[in-house]
Amino acid sequence: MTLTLPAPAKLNLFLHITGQRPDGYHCLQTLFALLDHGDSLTFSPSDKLQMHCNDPQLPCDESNLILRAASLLQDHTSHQGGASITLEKRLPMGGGVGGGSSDAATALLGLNQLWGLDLSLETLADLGLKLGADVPVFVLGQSAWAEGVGEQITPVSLPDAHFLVIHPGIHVSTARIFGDRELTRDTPISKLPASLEAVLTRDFHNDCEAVAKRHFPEIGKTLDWLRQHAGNSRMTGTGACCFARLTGPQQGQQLLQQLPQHWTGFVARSRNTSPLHEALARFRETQNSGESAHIEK
Ligand SMILES: C[C@](O)(CO)[C@H](O)COP(=O)(O)OP(=O)(O)OC[C@H]1O[C@@H](n2ccc(N)nc2=O)[C@H](O)[C@@H]1O
Ligand SMILES: Nc1ncnc2c1ncn2[C@@H]1O[C@H](COP(=O)(O)OP(=O)(O)OP(=O)(O)O)[C@@H](O)[C@H]1O
Repeated sequence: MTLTLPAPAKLNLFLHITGQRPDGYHCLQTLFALLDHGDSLTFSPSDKLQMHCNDPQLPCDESNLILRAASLLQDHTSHQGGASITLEKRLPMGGGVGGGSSDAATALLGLNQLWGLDLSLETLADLGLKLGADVPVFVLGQSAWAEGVGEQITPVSLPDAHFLVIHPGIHVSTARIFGDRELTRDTPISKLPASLEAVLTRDFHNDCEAVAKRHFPEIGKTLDWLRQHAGNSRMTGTGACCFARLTGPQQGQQLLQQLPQHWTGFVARSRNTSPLHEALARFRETQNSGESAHIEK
């Protein structure tokens, strides 16, 4: 039996740094939009725990967040069985779209299903937080407003929107941006914005943008290009990806054709409910009705 599940990308529609804790972690406010574009993971039973990936740049050893998620689950439950996991990598790494965190969340939910563990989403989110600040939002599976160091999550309902996301071919280390002395850490606490239009105005911004642009001038060029071609632009997470809201998917496809060399991009739609949760719900429905749409025996 095999189970294939998506690992969607996220955008930080804005990212305010409001302080820093004594342990060095940053207090932030951010609005996460989950997208309908991402990686996918295929799970099948195996005696051993092992993974494969279509991207030779990504190590498939115990440093991979997928295998770290699997080990955490085994330790938490004393589950003895293994699994064979195949990752179809589409999201740029170190891109600020949360690819590694989303892969880890999909591994937690997929193995919970494959191994029949029946752990709650809250338990899986707590386990996920040990792997990274962005993992819980992917586990909980809803676009959300997040505070604290990213772990205080309130689901939100965002209007349907399309975005062009551009990766300028740079790998940004999150720790390097958060560790920069010039990072602005005193943005006043905001209330949840009233509308998506309000989020994309000057009142909301990404505090990491100025530092990331200084380290990587190509990010500034990407923001300028998007501003010229789509009218607004912002960086997601600690970069390197930048995005703009589109009038519709056709505008995005036209802009993708004009992208400068060495840049890649994708067009995606925001989703209030994660495609991961939708796929799992469909899988469970087919299981209950005895069909095998997502299970290949
Ligand atoms: C920038 C965001 O992507 C916004 O969603 C996240 O806050 C980062 O989430 P992430 O990639 O899962 O990051 P983690 O793997 O937890 O942390 C990487 C490093 O970023 C720094 N870090 C991260 C989150 C946070 N609130 N404050 C921090 O200072 C820490 O130095 C940490 O060692
Ligand atoms: N399955 C995985 N996919 C991607 N990166 C992984 C994975 N496992 C471990 N990593 C490591 O994590 C690093 C950051 O990956 P990721 O693509 O999640 O960055 P990001 O998009 O900037 O994340 P965020 O937005 O959460 O800061 C990679 O450079 C890689 O070394």
